[in-house]
Amino acid sequence: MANYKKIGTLQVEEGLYDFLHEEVFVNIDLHYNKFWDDFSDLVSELTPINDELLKERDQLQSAINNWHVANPTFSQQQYKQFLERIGYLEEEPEKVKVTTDNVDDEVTVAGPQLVVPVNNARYAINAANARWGSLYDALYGTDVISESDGAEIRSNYNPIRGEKVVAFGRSLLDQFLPLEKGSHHNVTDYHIRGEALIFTLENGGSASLKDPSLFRGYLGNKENPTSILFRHHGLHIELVRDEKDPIGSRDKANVKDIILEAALTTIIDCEDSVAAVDAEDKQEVYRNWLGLMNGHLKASFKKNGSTIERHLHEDREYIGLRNDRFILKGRSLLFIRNVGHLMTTDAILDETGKPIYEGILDTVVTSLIALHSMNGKEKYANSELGSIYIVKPKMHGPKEVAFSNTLFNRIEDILGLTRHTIKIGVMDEERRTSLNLKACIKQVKERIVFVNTGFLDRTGDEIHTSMLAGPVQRKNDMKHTEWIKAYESSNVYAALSCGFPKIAQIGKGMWAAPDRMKAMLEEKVVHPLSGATTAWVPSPTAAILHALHYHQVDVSKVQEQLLAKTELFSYRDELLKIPIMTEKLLAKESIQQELNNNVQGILGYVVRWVNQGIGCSKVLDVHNVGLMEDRATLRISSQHIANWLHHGVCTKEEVYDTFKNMAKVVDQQNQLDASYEPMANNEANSIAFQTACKLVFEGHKQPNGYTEPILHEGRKAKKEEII
Ligand SMILES: CC(=O)SCCNC(=O)CCNC(=O)[C@H](O)C(C)(C)COP(=O)(O)OP(=O)(O)OC[C@H]1O[C@@H](n2cnc3c(N)ncnc32)[C@H](O)[C@@H]1OP(=O)(O)O
Ligand SMILES: O=CC(=O)O
Ligand SMILES: [Mg+2]
Repeated sequence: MANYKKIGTLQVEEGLYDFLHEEVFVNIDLHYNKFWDDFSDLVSELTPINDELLKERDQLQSAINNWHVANPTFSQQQYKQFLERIGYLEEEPEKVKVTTDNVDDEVTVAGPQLVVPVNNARYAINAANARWGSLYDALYGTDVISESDGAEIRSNYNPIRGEKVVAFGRSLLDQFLPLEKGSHHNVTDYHIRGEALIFTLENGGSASLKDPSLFRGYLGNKENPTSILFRHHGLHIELVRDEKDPIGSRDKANVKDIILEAALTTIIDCEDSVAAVDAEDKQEVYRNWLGLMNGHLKASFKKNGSTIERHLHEDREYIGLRNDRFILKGRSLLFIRNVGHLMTTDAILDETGKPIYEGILDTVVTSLIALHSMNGKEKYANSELGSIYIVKPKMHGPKEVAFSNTLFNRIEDILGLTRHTIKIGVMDEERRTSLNLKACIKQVKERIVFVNTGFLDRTGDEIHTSMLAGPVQRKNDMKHTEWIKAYESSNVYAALSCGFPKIAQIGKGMWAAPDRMKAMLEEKVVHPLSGATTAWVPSPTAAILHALHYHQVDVSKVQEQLLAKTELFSYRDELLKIPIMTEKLLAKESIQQELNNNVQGILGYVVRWVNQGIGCSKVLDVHNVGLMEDRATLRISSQHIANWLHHGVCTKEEVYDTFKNMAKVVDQQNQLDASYEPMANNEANSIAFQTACKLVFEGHKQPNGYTEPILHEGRKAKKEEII
């Protein structure tokens, strides 16, 4: 049982209260008595509005369910008219122009966006530091470089693989930083003459850059620079030279690495990659965010036999072309993703003794903590321009976005911040938001800094919303359906038509296969090609490799072309095409294969969530490919089976048997984890197993198909069992 401190009309869990008073209300210009009074008022005022918004979600969903039952013969036109009638489809505003100011450069330059669970300090610091990363390491350690012809990854350095890496790197330099004659493959030395960089070539000749303005600075001396800095498409590339280094000494120009500016922005996640179910967990979440904001976060861990102390990287200093010194930020610009409007938390109880909305708590506390990066007393400032960046997920339609805007306004008043200091990233990941996107943007046009296609949640919502329309397509076929193509395009078009270029990011979704980097390099270029200025990656290595796409594609040019041909037309009709299975009957084996795949993912993810409190995992699929699983991918898998069950594509017994069979597989996959508790043969007592089943068997009843309520219940029960 949690213990609470009464303060005003609120009751605050003691640990959280002490954390706020001892660690947060220090070094900031805010009196806590007034803060608590204001916070109590905020909760009283906004709770009923939040309640109403959730009620409206449920009402719309039941109206849609009833309509499908009453209209078994589907007419697209009637469906659309019905959605307009119930207010699900709102009138599209004519003209919306975003006017957000004090937006940091990292937001306006096109580049990768990394996401990391906030409660993993080791990863979170790594993510903040992933602004810069080694291209050679990213190539050497991944499948981008093939292991053929003696180039396999070994326990010690493989020089054949190393040569392939260097050759790959030099070919990239030829693409991004071409010489007026010759190739980077033949460069043996570098000198600086005046403001120009001169490349010595193998044949004894010399060359300069085709576009000399790309050369920006150096380190060392002009005759023998140890670092050479370029900027291309707004992103930096640094050649690092060292004749004594094992790699540098082998290289004909003593280049030991190519460092790329990679994760310009990082989303520190309190939401779908995190399992935080009570005040104790929320404290950990907020403490790490505090450490990132005041710059003091540290992590100590053992790796390859040695102890590593990880902390935030310093800024980087270079010599400019006129011998001036300049600094580049050493860390990514951090956004914080709060939870959505759905869940409540008993970390704080309101005047009636009820848990308050977690989304409200997150916005209040994460903004409060961000003051530590703005007080001028710490070594690092997250935003050079004094902005706070919050990502708000899972909002359904303009009214919910307007509610977030009200919440942000109220918090700015409580914290004494200028209006619109708190920026918002709007996840376009619920169907009602995609369909009314311009109206959503309008609600936050003075503070919006991104829209992002969270296609994973969006797929879950697609399935849940049309649960009664019929059996949906197989999960992997969903990627090729009409609605999803329309969704990806309409998101870019809506943002462009609202004036996003040079003000706000147009973002694309996660690459959810962290080990398939070759495939990512081949495929994820579609994001900048579509006019998006950023896209999510799961790891620093992926950020480095995805950065290459922003060198390949000049996104600002793509956006200009798209804008020139707009007539920005409406995609609503395509967006409303429900992804119903086209086959009349699927073969038994195909159904079983689909169930195996989904159930394996569900169990593999849920068992760590419930038993270990891990909110994001790499889980093997049926083809043994490690996939990033989080709550959004869980929403898809659980809703998918719930849908097939509802329409009799499979039976409850078949699904339950699949759960039992897959439990054995997942146990096997985790056998090296000493803290793992097997599920097979213990199904009835395994809270994890029961939670996973419940997500499916009670899936159609879950609010918008969300997994949070059942996951939280399971994790809380497990925590009690452990105590
Ligand atoms: C739909 C959505 O909402 S998507 C958003 C939510 N998803 C995410 O946030 C994904 C974040 N990514 C992750 O959590 C992880 O990459 C996983 C779980 C997918 C894979 O994790 P692992 O199996 O541990 O990765 P792997 O063993 O390949 O690599 C581990 C190394 O990479 C680093 N790493 C991996 N992911 C990240 C990350 N997101 N940020 C920073 N560092 C990371 C780790 O710090 C570790 O390096 P270290 O040993 O020097 O500390
Ligand atoms: O949050 C991202 C998503 O795809 O969902
Ligand atoms: Mg999401």
